[in-house]
Amino acid sequence: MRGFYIGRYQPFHDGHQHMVEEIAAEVDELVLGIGSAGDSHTTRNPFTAGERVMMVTKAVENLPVTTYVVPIEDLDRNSVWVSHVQSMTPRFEVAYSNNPLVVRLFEEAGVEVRQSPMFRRDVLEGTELRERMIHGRDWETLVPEAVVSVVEEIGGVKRIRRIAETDSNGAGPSDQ
Ligand SMILES: Nc1ncnc2c1ncn2[C@@H]1O[C@H](COP(=O)(O)OP(=O)(O)OP(=O)(O)O)[C@@H](O)[C@H]1O
Ligand SMILES: NC(=O)c1ccc[n+]([C@@H]2O[C@H](COP(=O)(O)O)[C@@H](O)[C@H]2O)c1
Repeated sequence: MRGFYIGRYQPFHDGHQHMVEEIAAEVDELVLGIGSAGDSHTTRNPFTAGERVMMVTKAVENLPVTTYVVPIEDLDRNSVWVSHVQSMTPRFEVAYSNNPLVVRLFEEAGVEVRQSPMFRRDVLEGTELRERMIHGRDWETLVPEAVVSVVEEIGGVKRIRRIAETDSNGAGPSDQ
């Protein structure tokens, strides 16, 4: 059986890693969708699809299942989103998500969905991690080591801070 798990992964953190490890115990192969693939350089989506492909690929490289990492751009039409996802990915039988819209769309399309409890959600949340990067608080211990290396390689913290500064100077929203 092949499973599918999508997220924006801005950045990929230990909550995602925990989910992926649980999913790997239930499936033979795993497809990881990089959501909102066209978005980058904004407060909510600072990293490009390619940068997130690097984070995720390196973070899961020791998993005992074959993993495919596939960027997926957003569509204006929720009603055809599942078909769009299926057109971009290896065939899968079960989708994993805690996002209510994603759950609804897959269920309506007749795809089995599995949800699991959030893991240490007080700190393991993308929004919280991006805030920590901006304000110079510890974030490195909350993501896989591979993600720390990628963020360093791409100058990710500097980028996030610049975007935040631009926003706070009133130079226009960078998250549209
Ligand atoms: N700590 C966590 N434990 C388990 N699942 C999580 C955790 N954080 C996020 N997820 C789930 O992983 C998927 C992808 O999440 P996403 O990339 O939006 O991360 P996020 O941490 O919620 O980020 P953001 O705060 O940027 O929206 C979603 O189904 C989400 O519910
Ligand atoms: N119409 C659409 O394009 C559509 C619908 C549902 C989810 N998505 C995407 O799926 C991903 C879901 O991931 P999160 O659970 O991290 O929000 C996001 O990138 C979201 O934009 C897109």
